[in-house]
Amino acid sequence: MTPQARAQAAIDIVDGVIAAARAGGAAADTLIQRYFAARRYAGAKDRRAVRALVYGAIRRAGDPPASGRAAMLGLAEDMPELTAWFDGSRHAPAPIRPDEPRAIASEAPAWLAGRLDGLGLTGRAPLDLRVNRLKIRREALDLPDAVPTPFAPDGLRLPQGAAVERLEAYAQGLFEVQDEGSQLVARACGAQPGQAVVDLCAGAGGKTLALAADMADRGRLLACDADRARLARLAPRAARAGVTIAEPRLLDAGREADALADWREAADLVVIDAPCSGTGTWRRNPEARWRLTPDRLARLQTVQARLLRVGAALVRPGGALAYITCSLLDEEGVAPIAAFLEEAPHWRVDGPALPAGAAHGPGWRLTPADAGTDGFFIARLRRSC
Ligand SMILES: C[S@@+](CC[C@H](N)C(=O)[O-])C[C@H]1O[C@@H](n2cnc3c(N)ncnc32)[C@H](O)[C@@H]1O
Repeated sequence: MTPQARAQAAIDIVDGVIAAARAGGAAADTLIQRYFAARRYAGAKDRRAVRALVYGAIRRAGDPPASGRAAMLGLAEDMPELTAWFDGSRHAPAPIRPDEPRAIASEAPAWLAGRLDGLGLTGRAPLDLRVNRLKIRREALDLPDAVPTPFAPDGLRLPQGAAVERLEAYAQGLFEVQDEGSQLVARACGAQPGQAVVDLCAGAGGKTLALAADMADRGRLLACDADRARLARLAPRAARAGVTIAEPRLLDAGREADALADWREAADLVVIDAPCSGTGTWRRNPEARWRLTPDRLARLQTVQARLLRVGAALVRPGGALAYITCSLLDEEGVAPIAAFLEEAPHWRVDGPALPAGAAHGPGWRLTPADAGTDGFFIARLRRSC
């Protein structure tokens, strides 16, 4: 493909990404794959170049641009060589007209203007692994180009794009792909060997497996989620990691307490890695900024408040609750915890202090800017005896 044809391809794909963001359709990665599946003539270099243009344009715009062309013209302000490719030649974008709309550069959508600036959410995220302490020590795992992460004791950082899931060490369960921030918040929950622990929003088990390693695979670890497909991915991951204590349980959203009646006041620790806007992961998933709306945020807050109540009812007297979100919006972190504490006099804030980031309201916050990790908020609460 010529550079001009690559620019036109990126325009077409970004048009699709904008439409999908509006309609709740497929993710940009999927759209890129589909585009090239129908164009087998494109080589690996073309795919890489088009992908870089698509993500460059998405990363630059906090709001969905008017069109793929406006997105690419916006990107051309940072990449002047792009302008020359709008030359109207065969497969090229049409020449640029004066007064054409260009996407405006911004870190966040206009309705969140100023709220998330300067937190480092538009950079590129590193590729981090968590070495599986149940099987090997970090020092003993020899992976090409890996360096220890600065804060998480089991973390390794690799060059972006390394195909780690093809390594034999992955098949042997010696590591999991997990952002350093996710490793740090999982550790800050304070799970101990032999405890009874509930991971209320386990998803595919990223933090469940980290909790199991902290528990030395001893005790009980109930892994719940309301999404059947996600939760189904836990069992093969646990088997690979040598985790035997994780017990999956599917919940019915809105009726979580019914399915958890046997765990009422029985857990030493409940972890709520709550569904959230994911603003802290925008580096990995920049198009998520185009999908978040005030309505969606309000719906998430309702679920977060309910899950806090559901989770708290499972904690034994003297036990702990860890509330985590990968959002940097206070209405998803500080606010639900403050509201919960106001209604629940028998609970108090109980740390944690992490080796990176900073105290934030009743909890702790990691941001890409201050910790180099994804953005997270964590609060740990303790129930009185
Ligand atoms: C932030 S993700 C969890 C990520 C996971 N803990 C990890 O470390 O990979 C939030 C999860 O909450 C789940 N969820 C949403 N509503 C729920 C509900 N009512 N009860 C339990 N889980 C729910 C979602 O399916 C999603 O997997």
